[in-house]
Amino acid sequence: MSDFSLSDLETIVAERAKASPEESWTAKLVAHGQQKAAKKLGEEAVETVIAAIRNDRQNLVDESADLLYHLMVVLKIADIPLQDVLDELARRTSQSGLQEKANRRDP
Ligand SMILES: N=c1c2ncn([C@@H]3O[C@H](COP(=O)(O)OP(=O)(O)OP(=O)(O)O)[C@@H](O)[C@H]3O)c2ncn1[C@@H]1O[C@H](COP(=O)(O)O)[C@@H](O)[C@H]1O
Repeated sequence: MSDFSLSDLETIVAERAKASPEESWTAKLVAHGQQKAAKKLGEEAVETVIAAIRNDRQNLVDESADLLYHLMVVLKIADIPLQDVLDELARRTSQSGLQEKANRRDP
C-alpha cells in the first residue's frame, strides 16, 4: 500500500499545469479551460456510477482514480485549494448527514 495522498496529487497537478500541453494531459486540460475540464469530470463521474452499479470492483477503483484526478484539475482551474474542501468536510463532522439534511432551509 502506498502512502500517496490527495495532497500529493494536488501538488503534481499544480506542477504539471505549468508544463506544455503537448507533453502533459493536465496542462492540456488547463489550457482548454474549465468547461472542458468540468465536462471530463462529469464523464468520469458517470463512468464511476456505472462501475458502482455493475458492482465491478476493479473498474470502480480505476474510475474513482480518474474522477479524483479530474476533480483536482477542476479545483486547480477554479483556484480552490484542496484544504478548503477538507475544511468544509471537517466542519460537517460536527453533525450527521441526516441532521444537516433536516436543518436545511430550502429557498
Ligand atoms: N492521475 C492522473 C490521471 N488519471 C487519468 N488521467 C488521464 O486522463 C485522460 C482521460 O482519459 P480518457 O480515456 O477519458 O481520455 P480521452 O478519451 O483520451 O479524452 P478525450 O481526448 O477523448 O477527451 C487520459 O489521458 C488519462 O491518462 C490522468 N492524467 C494524469 N494523472 C496524474 O497527473 C500526473 C501528470 O500527468 P501529465 O499532466 O499528463 O504529465 C500523472 O503522473 C498522474 O499522477
